[in-house]
Amino acid sequence: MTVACILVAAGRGERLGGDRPKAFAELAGRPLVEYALRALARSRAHDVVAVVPAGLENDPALDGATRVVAGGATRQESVLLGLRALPGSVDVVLVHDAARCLAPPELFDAVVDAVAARHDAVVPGLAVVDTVKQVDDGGRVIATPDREALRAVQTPQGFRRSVLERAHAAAGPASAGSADPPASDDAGLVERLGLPVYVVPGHPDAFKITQPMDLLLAEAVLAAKAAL
Ligand SMILES: Nc1ccn([C@@H]2O[C@H](COP(=O)(O)OP(=O)(O)OP(=O)(O)O)[C@@H](O)[C@H]2O)c(=O)n1
Ligand SMILES: C[C@](O)(CO)[C@H](O)COP(=O)(O)O
Repeated sequence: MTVACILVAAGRGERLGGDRPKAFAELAGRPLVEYALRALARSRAHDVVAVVPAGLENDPALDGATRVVAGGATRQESVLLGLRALPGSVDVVLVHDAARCLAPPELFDAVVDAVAARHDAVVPGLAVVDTVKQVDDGGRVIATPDREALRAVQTPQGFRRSVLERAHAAAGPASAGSADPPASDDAGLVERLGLPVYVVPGHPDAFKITQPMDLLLAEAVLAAKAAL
C-alpha cells in the first residue's frame, strides 16, 4: 500500500489576519505548514504534495514536501490540483489542512489503518460539546439535532485514491462560476456520490487554526508538550 498526503496550504487566512497567508504564519517562530510537514514525516505517508499560494512554491518551510504545486481559489480546487500532482503508484490518499498543524502522526496512521482495513473514505471526528441549532435565513431555529449523533470532523481525511478521484471528477473544480457550491471537506464530495464515509476518533490537538485565539491555544499546547 502506498500512501500520500495532499497538504492544503493555499488559503489566505482572512479570519486569522496577518501579513502572510495562514499556512506561513508563525507559531513559536516556525510557519504552521512546517509543523504539519514534521508530523507527516513521522507518519506512514510516503509522499507529501504541498499545495500553496502561487509564488510561495520555493519557500524553505516546504523543504519536507516531496512536491509543491500552486493552489486554487477554493479549498476544493486546491485539493484537485494536489490530486493531479500525485505519483501514479499511490493508492491511499490523505487530505490534510496545514491549518491543523498540530495533528499528531498517530492520527494520520489511525486514518490510514482504517482505510487499509475496511473503508474507502474515513474522517477523524470528535463528539460535539455544544448544543447545535439549525436555523433559517432569518435566524429562526428550525431544529435541534440530537447531539449524540453529531461529530465535528477534522483532517487528515483518508480515501482510497480511486474514490477521491471519482468524487472530485464528479464535482468539478469548484472555482468561481461552478454550478455546485464547493464542499467544505472532501468527504462531503464522496457523500454526494452516495458512497459511505466512516468516522474514527479524532484528536484534540488536530484543531484548526482559524482565528487569533487558536494561535494562543496552539502555543499553550506546544508549551505543555515541551514540559512533559
Ligand atoms: N483556496 C484555498 C483555501 C483554503 N486552503 C486550505 O484549506 C485549509 C482549511 O481552510 P481554512 O482554515 O478555511 O483556511 P483559509 O481559507 O486560509 O482561511 P479563511 O477562510 O479565514 O481565509 C487551510 O490549510 C488552507 O490553507 C487551500 O489550500 N486553498
Ligand atoms: C476540512 C475541514 O477542516 C474539516 O473540518 C473544514 O471543513 C475546513 O473548513 P474551512 O471552511 O476551510 O475552514
